[in-house]
Amino acid sequence: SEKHTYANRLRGTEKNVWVEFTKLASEPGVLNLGQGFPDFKAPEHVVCSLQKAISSDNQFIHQYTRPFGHPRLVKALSKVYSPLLKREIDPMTEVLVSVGAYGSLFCTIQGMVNPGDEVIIIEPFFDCYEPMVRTAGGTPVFVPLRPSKTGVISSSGDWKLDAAELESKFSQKTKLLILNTPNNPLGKVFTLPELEMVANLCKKYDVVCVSDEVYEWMTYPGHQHVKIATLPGMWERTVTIGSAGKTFSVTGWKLGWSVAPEHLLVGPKLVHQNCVYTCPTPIQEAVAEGLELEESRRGSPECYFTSLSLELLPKRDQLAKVLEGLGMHPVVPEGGYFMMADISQMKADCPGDGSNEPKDFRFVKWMIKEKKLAGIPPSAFYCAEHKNMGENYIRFCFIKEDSTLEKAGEILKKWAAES
Ligand SMILES: Cc1ncc(COP(=O)(O)O)c(CNOCC(=O)O)c1O
Repeated sequence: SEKHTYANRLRGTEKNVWVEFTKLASEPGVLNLGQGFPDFKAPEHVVCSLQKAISSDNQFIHQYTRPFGHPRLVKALSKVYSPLLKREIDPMTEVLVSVGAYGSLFCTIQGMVNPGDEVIIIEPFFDCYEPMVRTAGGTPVFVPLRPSKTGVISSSGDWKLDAAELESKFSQKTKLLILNTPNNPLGKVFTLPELEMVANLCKKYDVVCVSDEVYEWMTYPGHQHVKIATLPGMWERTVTIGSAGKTFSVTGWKLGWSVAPEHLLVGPKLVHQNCVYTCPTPIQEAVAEGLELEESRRGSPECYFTSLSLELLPKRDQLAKVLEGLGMHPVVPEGGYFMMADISQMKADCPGDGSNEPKDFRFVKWMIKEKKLAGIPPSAFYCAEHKNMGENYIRFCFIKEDSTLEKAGEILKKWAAES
């Protein structure tokens, strides 16, 4: 009966690009350059840490642990982030561990947004930001990064915010601004001047910055990740979010965290204690050990915080070369492990405009079915009014085996030859 339908606050959040495209990409024989996870083994030492945690003779490893974060983990997070945030992070009051960065985002948005509050979202954005804001009763306000050049190979750094346009989105109702650097799907690493522009507006309009930094360790030569919380006057108004899944390439572990001043974690902790209460103890123990090891060897070539981006660099450059060779003008990322490519040259007789789906959705569905190659349609990372900004692109993930990327290149080359 009507009484048994789903809650009204969920209206409009029915479509989810991951639910739709992971299903399509899981069809037999499809080469998956879609969702962001590696198709190679996780780092050996991290897997060993979990095996050790599971077989530990400390029987409490299999029981509830501290609600806001397993003591060993929050201490390890404080050791890793104190130097990066240039201040002593209190593990007991300034860290909240959650179910992935998704969980951190959910607890932060649900914990801080009142009905009618506005939340500025910079496009293209990681799609969950919009439904999380809307289900909290908030009003998302979108501002796009605009490419300074198209139709040629470019860099994610060529996509910029217009200062006046950005400021025009702020109002007395603005509660949060969600920043994602390195950005998904572009791979843009926000520069210090760009972060100063964002920081100055957050201070001017008294706005809290939610800084999604899950790709913080993945920047390429010449590009430094800057934590906006380290800018003057920003620590007290920033929630910095990280992900064990992305840090250690174990996206199935679903563990994330928020690092922020105590007063900004009050709401998120209230949400957390009543929806998840605490995260898996064995996973937290393993991530703690992983962080301790990386911290102990930071700066050395074995440190995973640096070795992963060195492993990804040739993959990025090789994929960019193949795409450019086919006239798919890649947007070469400065960070992260996704690459946007221009699909306007590619011939695809995908179903006509009958369906009200954006062109890239139809294109990618056709490509998966006819070419057995999966990507993600970037219009999913834009608001309804701005879908056209994403529909001439496709997002490819390149944290994949070289053989996977080579096979993808073969499929694309063959296709381009027919186009
Ligand atoms: C910017 C951003 N924030 C948060 C998250 C979520 O992180 P976690 O997996 O730790 O919940 C992700 C994970 N994205 O993976 C899907 C994809 O883009 O292919 C992310 O990209």
